[in-house]
Amino acid sequence: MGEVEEVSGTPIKSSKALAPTKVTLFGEHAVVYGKPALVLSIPVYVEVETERADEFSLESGPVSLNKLSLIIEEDEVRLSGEARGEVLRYFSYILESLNIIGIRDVRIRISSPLPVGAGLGTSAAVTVGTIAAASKLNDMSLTKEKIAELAWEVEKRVQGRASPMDTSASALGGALLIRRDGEKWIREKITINEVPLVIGLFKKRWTTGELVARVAKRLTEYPFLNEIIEVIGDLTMEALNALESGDLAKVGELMNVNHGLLESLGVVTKEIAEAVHAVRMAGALGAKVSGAGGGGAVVALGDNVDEISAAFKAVGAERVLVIRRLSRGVEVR
Ligand SMILES: Nc1ncnc2c1ncn2[C@@H]1O[C@H](COP(=O)(O)OP(=O)(O)OP(=O)(O)O)[C@@H](O)[C@H]1O
Ligand SMILES: C[C@@](O)(CCO)CC(=O)[O-]
Ligand SMILES: [Mg+2]
Repeated sequence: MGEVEEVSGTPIKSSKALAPTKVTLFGEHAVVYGKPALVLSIPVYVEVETERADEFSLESGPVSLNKLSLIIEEDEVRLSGEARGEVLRYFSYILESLNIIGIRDVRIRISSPLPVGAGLGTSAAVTVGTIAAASKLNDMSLTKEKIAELAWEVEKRVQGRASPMDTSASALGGALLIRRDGEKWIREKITINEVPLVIGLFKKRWTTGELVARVAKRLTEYPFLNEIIEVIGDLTMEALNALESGDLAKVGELMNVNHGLLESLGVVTKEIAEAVHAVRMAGALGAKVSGAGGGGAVVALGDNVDEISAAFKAVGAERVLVIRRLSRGVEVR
């Protein structure tokens, strides 16, 4: 009789995930209250590398993450160190989520082409990328849906309340309609023709958590403003029809209306308002803030890329991105 051989593969030493960011065409903030939103996953990737290690460590180019230490007490994971508060909060919850799936000591290295906080779902991309890379390192094959779900839990805990929009876009890719049907969230992949987009980046002055709280406060103070939330949902569905039938002029017009409503919710800064008007004057079919606001990204719809880019730069955009295609969601190597 032959020996029973135990066959085990060589453990993986390191893994890498490329997690895309997103641009919100319609419906941010209202989506937190279950209304429909339209989000595009864009091929601007946060790269997360994980490596087996004896202890936890985290490096990220643009942020100072010195002298971090990981504290695990009765399954509660905390990080202490010198990094900016919110970065620590994200990673404490990311680590808690990794701890639940049995991952502890890991070296994490992040490189991002975007500023920390950009209105383009950098928080979701960092979270999705870290969970995807670390799970691969531990030879776990999580589905993209599971990665999206774990990452959404992290966003909810950091922001106080959060929709699954950004984490779904980063994990699943493509163009998504996100909406709630009763208690159930629906993530519907939609097929759209090419939409010519130009994005201007400005400094994001508040975190998404602060902006979501600001909107919640306004809605409590003035409950009739809930109608704005309803209207954003309605215009998102109208915009979906326009997108599917290729009526870009109508899409642009609805982007402008959506921007006005976000302004009335108190999330648009003077710098962003000026940028939106500048690109409209330069011939964009429509323009609005993308993401939580408080600075961040302005998305403009239009083929006249040179004029729109010049208008963004003239009003002080730190960067201009031209988007021609969508991403296919998180990739692990
Ligand atoms: N390069 C990075 N390294 C480490 N953490 C990052 C990096 N980029 C983003 N983050 C995390 O994301 C947080 C910023 O998230 P925030 O939600 O405010 O911006 P955003 O996701 O780009 O915008 P929005 O939510 O409006 O789309 C940071 O505080 C940090 O925790
Ligand atoms: C403002 C918001 O709608 C989008 C942030 O990108 C928050 C969320 O959906 O969790
Ligand atoms: Mg975010």
